[in-house]
This record gives sequence, structure tokens and C-alpha cells, in this order.
Amino acid sequence: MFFQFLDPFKFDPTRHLDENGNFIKDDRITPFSVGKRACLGESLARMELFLFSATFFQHFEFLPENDGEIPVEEYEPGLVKSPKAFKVRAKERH
Ligand code: HEM
Repeated sequence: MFFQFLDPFKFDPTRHLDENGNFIKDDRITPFSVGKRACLGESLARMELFLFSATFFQHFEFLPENDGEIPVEEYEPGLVKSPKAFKVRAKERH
């Protein structure tokens, strides 16, 4: 079955949360696969990703290359939809 989020181009992490702010588990999103051959490193990977990104955003603020110019939303063609390369400035927070 094909499935598409409502308003898929909108950055809206709240689509994955219920009214109490808890994560809604969705079997259609399985980055670590499911079943017998599912990823053995899932909990380690989740923990590392959390620590890595939290530390990153704690220490840096990310800004467009030129103030007020948000990069255009363009994607590389392919199996996985990835954004075309763009530059950002990482400014240390203090
Ligand atoms: C973001 C990080 C990761 C993602 C997205 C990921 C994703 C996956 C996926 C999709 C599979 C299943 C592949 C298949 O269907 O054959 C898999 C298998 C596996 N992953 Fe990961 N993985 C991640 C990190 C890790 C880490 C950190 C470890 C170990 C420390 C790990 C260990 C394994 C192992 C051992 C398997 C094979 C399981 C089996 O076939 O019985 N992975 N992973």
C-alpha cells in the first residue's frame, strides 16, 4: 500500500506525536528493519544519534550562507530523496 503524509513537503515533526507529545510508532517507517534480521545495533545507534545531534545543536547555531537566503528546495534524483548540496554557516553559541 502506498502511503503519503498529509502536506509532505512541510517540515512538521509534530505529525509523529500524539496530543500528549508522545511518539506515535508507525510500522511504515522502519529504518532499522523489522523481524528476525532487524538491526542489532538499533538502541546503540539511537543513543549515539541523540547524543551527537543534541551536542551539535547545543554548541552551534546553523545559519544560511547569506542572511535571509534560505536554500532552494531541490532534490537529487534517485532511490532515496536527498537534498541538493547547499552551504550553511555554523556559528558557535556562547
Ligand atoms: C543509524 C544507524 C543504523 C541504521 C539505520 C541501521 C540499519 C540496519 C538495517 C536496516 C538492518 C537490516 C539489514 C537487512 O535487512 O539485512 C541492519 C542490520 C544490522 N545492523 Fe544496523 N543500522 C544502524 C546502526 C548499527 C550499529 C551501530 C550496529 C552495531 C553496533 C548495527 C548492527 C547491525 C547488525 C549486526 C545487523 C545484522 C542483523 C542480522 O542480520 O541479524 N547497526 N541495520
